[in-house]
Amino acid sequence: MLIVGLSGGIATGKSTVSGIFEREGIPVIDADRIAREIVQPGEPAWHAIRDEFGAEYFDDANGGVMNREKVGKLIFNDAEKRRRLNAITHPAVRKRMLYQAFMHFITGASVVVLDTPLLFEVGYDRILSRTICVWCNPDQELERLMARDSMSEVDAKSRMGAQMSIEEKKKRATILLDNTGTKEELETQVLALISTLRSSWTPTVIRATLATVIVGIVSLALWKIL
Ligand SMILES: Nc1ncnc2c1ncn2[C@@H]1O[C@H](COP(=O)(O)OP(=O)(O)OP(=O)(O)O)[C@@H](O)[C@H]1O
Repeated sequence: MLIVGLSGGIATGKSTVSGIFEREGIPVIDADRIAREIVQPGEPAWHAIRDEFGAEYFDDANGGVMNREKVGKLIFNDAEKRRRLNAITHPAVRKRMLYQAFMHFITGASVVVLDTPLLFEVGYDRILSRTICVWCNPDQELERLMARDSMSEVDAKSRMGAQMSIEEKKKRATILLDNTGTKEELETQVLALISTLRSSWTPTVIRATLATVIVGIVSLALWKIL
């Protein structure tokens, strides 16, 4: 199974791209979605964060939902608390990503997309042979981020400044998707990429099927002879 990493800058179009992959029947493992799932009330990470930081970071009147904004503020300027939170959440996210990848493998997926904003920061690009960086110009990134999240220019610039530079991500990626044009232009690139990924895997699937058939025939013949 081919696992293709998908990353980019904040609001450069990762979700737009992963939506096209999903619509075309290619499973997407969404690290952001998983990061929200593992802190749902009752999950092991939810208990661990509650024990570590206290009940005041949870809305008990609302089923104990974690107050992400409050936790975000707590760790923003405190590297040690951020490290402790990451030590709880990162292994839980990795475990669920691996589980989802395994399930896609046993259900016969040939290509799976791993959508994670921290692909390069965490170093997944060292273990994945194909990595996508979806990029646009910084002024477009700022404009799209402000429009989508109704965010002030100052806040949007501060979020953009906290990430690895898009130039560095472009250098490390093996596939670039240019999102400086329209969404339709982006879609054309993604569809072309999907057909390349599928065709590059078709020969492998055929070889694997042939090998299985040959092994089956040889085993049957040996069984009859012996
Ligand atoms: N080519 C485009 N032209 C105009 N708007 C776009 C284009 N591509 C994406 N957008 C819009 O920009 C915003 C950000 O896109 P998207 O949510 O896909 O980015 P993202 O990289 O997943 O964001 P995040 O980093 O926050 O997860 C969305 O509102 C989306 O509709």
